[in-house]
Amino acid sequence: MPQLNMVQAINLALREEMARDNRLVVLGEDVGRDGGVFRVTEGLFEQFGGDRVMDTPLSESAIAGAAIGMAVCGMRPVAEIQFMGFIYAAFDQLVAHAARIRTRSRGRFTCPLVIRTPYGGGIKAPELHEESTEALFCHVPGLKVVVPSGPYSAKGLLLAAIRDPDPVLFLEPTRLYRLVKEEVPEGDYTLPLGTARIVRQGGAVTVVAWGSMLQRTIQAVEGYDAEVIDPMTLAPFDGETLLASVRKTGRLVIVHEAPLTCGLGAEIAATVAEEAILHLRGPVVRVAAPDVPVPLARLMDRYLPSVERIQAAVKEVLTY
Ligand SMILES: Cc1ncc(C[n+]2csc(CCOP(=O)(O)OP(=O)(O)O)c2C)c(N)n1
Repeated sequence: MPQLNMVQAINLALREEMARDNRLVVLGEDVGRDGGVFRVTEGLFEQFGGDRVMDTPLSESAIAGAAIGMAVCGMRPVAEIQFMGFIYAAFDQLVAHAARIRTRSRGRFTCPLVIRTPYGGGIKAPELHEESTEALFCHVPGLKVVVPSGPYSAKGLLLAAIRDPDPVLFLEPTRLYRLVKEEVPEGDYTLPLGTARIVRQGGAVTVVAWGSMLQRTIQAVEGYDAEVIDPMTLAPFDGETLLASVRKTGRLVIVHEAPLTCGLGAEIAATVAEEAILHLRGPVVRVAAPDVPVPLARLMDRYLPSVERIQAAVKEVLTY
């Protein structure tokens, strides 16, 4: 089984699925001859040609709008938005159209669209290149939001996202793109959307983290009796796996690199307050970025939750 990084795993998923399903097309800024800004689509243009791998104008709204039209008409578009910080120009298309085509048409039309975009901080790029605004999209009924945390999950989740009949926002943690290699099988496998993964079993505290925060969390809990959950799909969120764990451990820490206020951690904490508060030994603790715009590189280490901050939160809840 080949050892691949996340860029290679996503590329493999696209390549295999394009060969399997000729409805699949890829579009975005420089995804063709250049192979995309992070080279995720490298080689696809050469293999499948310009009718299936399309360079677009620099217009995120047009990319999303064209992809929605293709999806509604029976194609399987996978659109790349170059960085999550540029997705806001496509927000109207995703919220006002993609998310509600199924309900608007009372189920006569669906929108099997995937929007892929690099997201998250830690790559020392300027503003708008390190955003983590997943909660904006989790708030929109009709959109699914998926975040892989390594090469293996990236391939399996992307294949599931492409085959899903509804629109999926696929957030690729930029910091992980080339950081780790894992065994990634060639050929078909999918990981179900809406199902979390227990990455590490434990009995004293539940820690939820996704994307590039997962790796830091695993480092932070070393030596502690902590259960670590990787939701993999943020919307719809797998509440069952979370609640079962919290009912067992009685403690919860949520880690995300998005700002604290109205981040997904607030929703997770509210779910636990509603469904499992009597199992909690003490307050839920969130470890998140401060409520400021993503800073430039020099301050990034202070902005992103560090291993030390995550560990301090775990120690704190263990005192309850
Ligand atoms: C709205 C938006 N989308 C994407 C980007 C990322 N981006 C930066 S430079 C660039 C290519 C621009 O190409 P072109 O307009 O031909 O200018 P050139 O680089 O050739 O000067 C892209 C896509 C951006 N800065 N803003």
